[in-house]
This record gives sequence, C-alpha cells and structure tokens, in this order.
Amino acid sequence: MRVKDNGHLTIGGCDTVDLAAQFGTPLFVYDVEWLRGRIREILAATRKSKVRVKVSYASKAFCTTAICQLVHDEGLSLDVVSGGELYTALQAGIPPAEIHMHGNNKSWAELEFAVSSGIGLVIVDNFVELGMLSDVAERMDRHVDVLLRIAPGVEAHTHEFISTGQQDSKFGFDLESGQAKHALEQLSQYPRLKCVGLHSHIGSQIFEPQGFTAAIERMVGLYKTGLQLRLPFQILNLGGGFGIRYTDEDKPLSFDVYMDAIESTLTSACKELGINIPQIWLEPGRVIVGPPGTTLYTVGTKKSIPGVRNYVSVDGGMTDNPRLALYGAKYDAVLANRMDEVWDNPLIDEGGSRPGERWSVAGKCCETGDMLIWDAALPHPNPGDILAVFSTGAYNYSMASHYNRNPKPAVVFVENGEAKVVVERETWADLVRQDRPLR
Ligand SMILES: Cc1ncc(COP(=O)(O)O)c(C=O)c1O
Ligand SMILES: N[C@@H](CCCC[NH3+])C(=O)O
Repeated sequence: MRVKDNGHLTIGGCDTVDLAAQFGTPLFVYDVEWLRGRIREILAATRKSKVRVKVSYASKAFCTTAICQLVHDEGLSLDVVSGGELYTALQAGIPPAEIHMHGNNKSWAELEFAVSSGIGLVIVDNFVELGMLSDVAERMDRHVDVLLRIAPGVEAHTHEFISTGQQDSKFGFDLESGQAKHALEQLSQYPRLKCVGLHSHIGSQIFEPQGFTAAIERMVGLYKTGLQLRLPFQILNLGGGFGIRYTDEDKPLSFDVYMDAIESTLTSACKELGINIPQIWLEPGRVIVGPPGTTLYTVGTKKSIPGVRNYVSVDGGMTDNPRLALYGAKYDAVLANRMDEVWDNPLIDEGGSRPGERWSVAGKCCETGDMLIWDAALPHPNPGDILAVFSTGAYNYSMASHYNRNPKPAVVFVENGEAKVVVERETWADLVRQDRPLR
C-alpha cells in the first residue's frame, strides 16, 4: 500500500478512489502480490523445518473460484467444510485428491458428493459420521482416506466463539474421556475407511505457539495408540489459527516461530514415545488472506451527539463484516481519498478533525450493533469520502449476508496497477432470483 501525491491510497498500484469509482462500494480489494508473498513466506518456513509439512488453505476464510486457483497455483492444497466449498474448489479446477473435507455435521449428500468426486481425504468428526461415511463408501464401492478430528482439551487464548480445541466443544472426538481412543478401536469395523492419522484445531486468531505445542503433546500419545492398533497412521494435522494484525493490539508471530516450536516439541515427544515423526499438516486461512484484503466504503451520513459520540455511516456494515458484532473485533481505517491529512495535525484547517476527535463507523443495517469500528481516529469525514478498512480479507466476504436485502459487494484482485473483478457485485435482481412470488 502506498500514498500518491494527490493523497490517495493505492493498493497493488491501483488508486483506491478510482477503484471505488469504477467498481462501486462496498468493494473488497485483494493485493495479490502481498497474498502470494504470504503463502511463499509460510512455505519457506515449513521447508526449513526438519519435519515434513504440508500446507492446505482453509477456504472458509474466503472461498471463491479465483482464490482457490491462486492458492493452488502457489502450491497449497485445499480444505473445505461444506458441499458448497467443495463445489467451488472443483469448479476452480482443483484436483479432488488435493481437497480435504471438514465439518461437524456433513450431510449424506455432502459425503456422497465428496466420495464420488474422489476427494483426497475426509476429516471425520464424530461417531455418527463414521457410520454414515462407511455406508456411503460401501454403496459407492469406494475406499476413503480419513483423519479423525480430536478435541485435545487445549484452551487457546482467543475469543471463546473461535476457540475450538477445548473439551466442551461441538467439534471432534473428546480425548480426555477416552472417546477418541474408543473411536480408533472402532475403526476395524469400517474396512472402507482408511484412517491415516489425526486432526486437531485449537482455535483461530492465536498469537502464541504454546497452544500448538500443547496440542502436539496431547495428540502424540493417541497417535501412538493408533500405531499400536496397526492403523496406517502417517499424518498429524494441527489445523490453522495463526493470528494476524488487525490493530496495534495484535502482535503476530512469524511463521518461523511456530515452525520451530512445532518441530522441537514434536521431535522430542516422538522420541520419548519411540515413534516415527508423522507428517505435519497445517490449515491456515486468516493468515493468508486476511491482511491483503481491504474493504472500501463510501461515507454517507453522520451524526454527532454532543459530549457523547460522533457517528459516521458507510454503505456497508455487518452484511460484509459481521466480526465486530460477533467477536468484538477491532479494525484500523483511513479516509483513502485524504491520506495526506492527519487527524490531529494542527496545520489542518476546515475539513480536518479537531485533536482528540473520534468517529465511530456504523453500517447501514437496521441494527444498533451494526458497527464496524468504535471511536476511530479519522479526519472529519464528509459524504462521498472513501473509507478503507484494513485486514478484511478473511471471514468477511465469506461471512457476508443479505440482511436488509443488501446485495453482496464485488471483489477485485489488484496487481501491478491492474484490477480484475473476481466476484461480480450482486444486484437487487439477484436478491429476488430465488423468490417464487405468490402471483
Ligand atoms: C478445522 C479448521 N481448520 C482451519 C481453520 C482455519 O483457521 P484460521 O483461519 O484461523 O487459520 C479453521 C477455522 O478456525 C478450522 O475450523
Ligand atoms: N469466523 C471466525 C473464525 C472462525 C474460524 C472457523 N473455525 C472469525 O471471523 O474470526
């Protein structure tokens, strides 16, 4: 990102004010060079490691055909969590063998779709699914590679709604109570399922390697049990969850730090148990697509309540970014057309905010909680200004909704001064496309 002489923010060599004019707002803008660079950094860190590591992109973070193609071009395999994500990945031309499917409640139709497409592997979440998948495989006369998802009982330091490795969770076979071991013992009843290892995912937006190392320490014991049961184990999948910077409060770690911790804990734990080191799989989502994504909005109305708060409203909101409403997420933002102004610059005359002035950025939905940022430091906003909110590449477009019948925004990939639409903006007509009127 840069600032041009005219005070406009540029991303991938494109003037964001021009992007907003050309494609409309709200607009998701992905800096492709930055995104590719992040994948390359992750892969470089994994290649330095003595442990064999395979990296899959957790497509739930942002799943469209273009991003599936981009991450696959960069050498990643793909995780999907629904029939829709699988369909998207296949439409993108990703070889099915390089796709893995998650989900705590996969339907019969989703399992059938996965097996008939020749998916690489299914991560089985619970006892019901073991039986269902085995039946699907039987009926289709197929064999399916699986991992078992385990809840290792690790409490990750993150928002409780995005913490998944604790015992009290809907995901996976519980380790603590012996449920996970019982599942391994049952596998002999399902000859169509070839269990090649274990999976755990402790949560998302995590900033310390300890959660991963604690998970390894708990999982290797079970991994050894699997080997003793003569299961063809090769893989220990540690999930994703690597934290990113949204604001200065977040202190992301370099991937090398995670890899060093994973390598040393895994090596010593396996040595202690006398087992070979499994291949490690990782499933990062947010860390790949989060920071290179920016949302552009157009400023509309504003309202100042003396002594209370200043509100500025933009043309999107919780429909394209529900993360503040869901997790109390924080974001940084700027006025992309006025980057040369500093909000507390005493030289600023009209148009500049007074020192200490703050603007809370509201969405346009009929909902008090429809906020994007509380008390942002911004120049005094005017209707028509372009607001850029940073680090919105993960779990924004993918969690977008049509609340209040708002069409979903367009998505553009920008690189070397060129912008390519990878998702068209929805229209009002799109909103009624599935409706069947009474008359
Ligand atoms: C099973 C699984 N793998 C990977 C991810 C990706 O997580 P993140 O985007 O935090 O890397 C998630 C989401 O938390 C997940 O549930
Ligand atoms: N949707 C969450 C992450 C959940 C990850 C899925 N297990 C977020 O926006 O932070």
